[in-house]
Amino acid sequence: MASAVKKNAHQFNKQQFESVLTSRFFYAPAFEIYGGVAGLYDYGPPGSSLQANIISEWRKHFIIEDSMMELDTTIMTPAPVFEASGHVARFADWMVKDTKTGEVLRADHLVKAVLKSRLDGDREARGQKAQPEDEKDKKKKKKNVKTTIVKLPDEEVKLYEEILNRLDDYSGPELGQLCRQHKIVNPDTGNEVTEPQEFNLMFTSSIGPTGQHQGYLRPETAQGHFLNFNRLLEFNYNRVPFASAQIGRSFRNEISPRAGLLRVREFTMAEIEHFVDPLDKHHEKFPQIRDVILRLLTKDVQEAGKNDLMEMTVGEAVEKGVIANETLGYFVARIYQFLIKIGIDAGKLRFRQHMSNEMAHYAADCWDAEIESSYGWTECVGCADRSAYDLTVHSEKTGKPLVVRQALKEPIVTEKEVAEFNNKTLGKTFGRDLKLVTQAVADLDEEGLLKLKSELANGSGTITVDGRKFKLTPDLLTIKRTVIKQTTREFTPNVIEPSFGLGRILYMLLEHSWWTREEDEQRGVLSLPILVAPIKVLIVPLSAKEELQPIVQEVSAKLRREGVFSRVDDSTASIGKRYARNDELGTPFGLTVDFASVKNRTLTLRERDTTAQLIGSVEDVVDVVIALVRGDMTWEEASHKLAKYDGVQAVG
Ligand SMILES: Nc1ncnc2c1ncn2[C@@H]1O[C@H](COP(=O)(O)OP(=O)(O)OP(=O)(O)O)[C@@H](O)[C@H]1O
Repeated sequence: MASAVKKNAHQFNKQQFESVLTSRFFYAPAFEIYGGVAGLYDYGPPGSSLQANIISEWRKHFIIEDSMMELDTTIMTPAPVFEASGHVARFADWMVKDTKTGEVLRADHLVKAVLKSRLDGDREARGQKAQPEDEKDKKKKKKNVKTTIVKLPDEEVKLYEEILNRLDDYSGPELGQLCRQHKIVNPDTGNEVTEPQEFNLMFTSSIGPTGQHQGYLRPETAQGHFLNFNRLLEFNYNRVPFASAQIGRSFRNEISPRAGLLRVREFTMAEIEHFVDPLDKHHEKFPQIRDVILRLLTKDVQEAGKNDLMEMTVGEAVEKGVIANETLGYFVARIYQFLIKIGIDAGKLRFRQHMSNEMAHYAADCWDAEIESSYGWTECVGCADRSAYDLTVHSEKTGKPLVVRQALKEPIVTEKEVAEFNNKTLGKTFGRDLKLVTQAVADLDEEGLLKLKSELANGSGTITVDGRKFKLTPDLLTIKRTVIKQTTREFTPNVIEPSFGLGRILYMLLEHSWWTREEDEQRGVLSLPILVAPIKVLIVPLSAKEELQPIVQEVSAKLRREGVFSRVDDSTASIGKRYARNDELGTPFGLTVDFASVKNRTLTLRERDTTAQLIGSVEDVVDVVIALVRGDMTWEEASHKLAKYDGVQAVG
C-alpha cells in the first residue's frame, strides 16, 4: 500500500532551513576561520555532489541532446577583449557611500529598498497586505529598513510605484537626484549618501611579470565562444546553425553581496551560444517542444505596470510574436524542461521578458527564467537573442572576419558599375596617395560611380579625400557596366544565448525541495529528485556488531559496481537519527542491515519522503534499489516486486 507524504502545514522556516544547509555542509562561507569574505562560498560534499549531478544532467539535456560543441576557455582574459565587448565601458553598477561611515551601498538597491518599505508601510496603514519582496530587497532585511506604518498621499504612492517600475531606466546622477528628492538615506545609520559613482564589476588583474598587460577575470564565459568562432565553424563543416557550450567559473565584484548563493562574487555558469543565420531563425526541433506550456510575463504587461502571467504554449507564443523567433522559443522551452526535470517547482517558475529599457540596444528579444523563493523572484537563467553584436565587435576590433560563407543554391546575377584601375599610371601619378585614392573610388556607391563615369567621358573628374582633391583622367581608370555573378553569401551569424547561474538554481532547488514532517517540525526533509540527489542510497547497519559487516560490504560493493552512489552510516546514533540526518541530505533510499539480514539474507528498504518500508531478499532488494535509482522502476512497482515477502519481519 502506498504511504502518504505527511508535510507540516507551518510556514517555511528559513532559519531552520539555512542552519541545516550549513550543518550538513551543502555550502558555507569561504575562509570562515579568517572571518570570511562576503559573496564567496565553498560547497561541501552534498553541495558539490548536487552541483555535479545538476551539471551532468545539464550536459545530457543540452550538449548531448543537441550535439553542441563543448568548450573550456580561459578565465583570465586580456583587456582588449572586454574593451571590444563593451564590458569595460558598461559592465558597471552605481554605488553610493554613507557620508559618515563610508559604508558602500548599491544605489538602485537602496532606492528600491527604501521606497518599497515606505509603500509597505502605506499598505499596512490602509489595511492591505505588503508586496512580497524580491531577491534584491534582501538588503532591506539586512539593513533593517524599518517599515513605518504611515499612510502616504495618493500621488506619492503613484510616484513611488512609477519609480520602482522604471528603476532600471535611471542613470547614476538620476539615482542621486532621487535620493535627494525623496530623502533616501542609509537606513542603518540615518546618514545621507554620496553622489552615485560608477563601479565596474570586473575583477582586474595583470598578465605577466612586468604587469604591462592588463587583464580581467571573466564575468561570463561567453567571450571564449565568440573568439573561437572560426574554429568552431570549421569543426562544424563551415555550416550554421550550431551551438557551443561551456561550464565554468565567472567572477563579478558585486558591490554588496548579501543574498547567500543568489549574489556571489565567484560562481559557476553554464552558457550556450547558438549561432544562427539571421535570415532563418527556425529550429528543426521546434515541433518537439511546440506544446510545452509556459508562464510568461511579457514586456507589454510589465510596461503597463502589471504582473499578470500569460499561460500559453511555446508554439502559440512564437506564432503570435510574443517570443521573437523559433530558436529563442526552442531554448526557452528546453530551459523550462530542464528546470522541471531537476526538481524546480513549476508553480514557482516564470519567464519574464526584458522591457525595452532593460534590453541591450542590439538585442532582439530576451527572456529570464525567474524562480520564486523566500527571496522573491530571482533571475536564474537569461535567454537572449543577441543578434550579430558579439561577432561584429570582435571582428571590428581585430580586423579578423568572423563570418559564414555559404554557397548559394542559385547564383545571384546583377549588373553594376565597376572601376578598373590602371595601376602603372596611377602609381606614377599619385605615389604614396595611391591607396587612398583607389580606396575612395572603391567606396563610391552606384550613383557616385555613374557621376565619375560621365565626368571621365568628358575628359576628367575629381575625387575628394579628407578635404584633398585628386584629379582623375581616363588613362588612370575606366568605369564599366559589369555583370556580377554572386555564388556565395557572406553573413555574420546571430547568437541566441541561454546563460545559467548554477548556484542560484541549486539554492532554489534546495528551497523548493525542503519541508518538515507533520509529526515533528524539527524533522526536515529534502525531497530532491533521485536524479540529482547527492547520495542515492544510505546503508544503515542496525548495530556495530561485526557480524553485520559482511552484508554491509557486499551491498555497498554491488552498488558501487553498478555506479550507484551510496554511503554507509555506521555512526553510533540511533537508527531514527541516522535516517533523519539523511532525510536532510535528501538521500532517497535507505537499506537497513539487521540481524535478520545475517540469518535470512533479508534487507529493509526505506523511502525518504513517505518513510514507507519494504522487505525482501538481499538480491531482490539491491536489484530493486538499483532500478529505482536509475528511474527504471517506481516505488509502486517496487512494492509489487517485493510483495512476496509480505509478512517477513525485520529485526529492529
Ligand atoms: N552575482 C551573481 N551571483 C550568482 N549568480 C549570478 C550572479 N550574477 C549573475 N548570475 C547568474 O548568471 C546568470 C546570467 O548572468 P546575467 O549577466 O544575465 O545576470 P544579471 O542580469 O547580471 O543578473 P542580476 O541582474 O541578478 O545581477 C544569471 O541568470 C544568474 O543565474
